Amino acid sequence: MTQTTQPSPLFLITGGNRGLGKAMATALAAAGADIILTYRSGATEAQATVAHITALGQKAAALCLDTTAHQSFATFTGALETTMNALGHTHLTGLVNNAGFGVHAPFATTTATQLDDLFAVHVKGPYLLIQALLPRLKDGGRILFVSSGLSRFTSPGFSAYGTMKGAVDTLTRYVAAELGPRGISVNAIAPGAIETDFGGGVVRDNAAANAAVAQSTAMGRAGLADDIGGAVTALLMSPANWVTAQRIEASGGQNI
Ligand SMILES: NC(=O)c1ccc[n+]([C@@H]2O[C@H](COP(=O)([O-])OP(=O)(O)OC[C@H]3O[C@@H](n4cnc5c(N)ncnc54)[C@H](O)[C@@H]3O)[C@@H](O)[C@H]2O)c1
Ligand SMILES: O=C(O)[C@H](O)[C@@H](O)[C@H](O)[C@H](O)CO
Repeated sequence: MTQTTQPSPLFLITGGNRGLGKAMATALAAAGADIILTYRSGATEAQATVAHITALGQKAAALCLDTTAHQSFATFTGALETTMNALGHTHLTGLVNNAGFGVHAPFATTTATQLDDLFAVHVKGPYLLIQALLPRLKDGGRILFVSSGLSRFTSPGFSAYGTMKGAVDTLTRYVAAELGPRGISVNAIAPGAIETDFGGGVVRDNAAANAAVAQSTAMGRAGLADDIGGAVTALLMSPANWVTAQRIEASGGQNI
């Protein structure tokens, strides 16, 4: 009897050089996926992640991309196609829209520029990037947005950021509705407060903020990047794609 080996799935993860994106990339690779990650300026971190994934026995590459620079998406998709072919792939199995940053400022003093910048990275960039990648995404594939606990509960100072993540939840349902006929499932993972560089490391490096999160979380601690890597792997490596249009919270039970 001849044995046929299934080709590895291929995922594109934006902002995969550090933090949650890096944890998702390494967890997916450990579960048998090939990875193309994007970075904006962290080329050295990105190459270290690529080397780590290669050592796990999977194929990986890193490409530079500012996910807010939509004028560059046509050039990016050309470079992506060349990279996919070099890794032995013709299509992406999935895309994870992870790149992003937060703004912590009172509602009364949040500026128009801060609103524009948050909209660009959390909503407009992913919206147009998915459009650009539609021909390269395989039927039956996956799209994952990254939402936040802050689209369910409020925390003063996050009015602009939390509102953008609320828009991400809505966009998730619309993209799911329109790509469903191609068998593509579209969901949003919503992490609670996680110890990464996010916000200058506010959850990781600020003992008072960290203790406040732990106290308000069922699991009794702040989240770690690997908690999200595991949740994303469970979702994206499952053979079933019937879960779609969902906001799936991975917060350890924060503010429940
Ligand atoms: N850390 C948390 O507590 C937390 C909680 C919920 C959701 N999130 C979300 O998770 C995602 C990842 O955050 P993180 O905690 O890993 O933060 P991080 O700051 O460690 O990493 C963010 C990544 O996004 C990239 N990025 C930011 N702006 C970009 C742009 N314009 N173009 C390309 N890349 C860009 C950065 O280069 C970096 O690689 C974000 O969408 C964030 O909103 C984080
Ligand atoms: O949920 C998010 O998207 C944010 O990263 C928050 O987790 C904040 O970092 C935290 O609330 C600060 O205390």
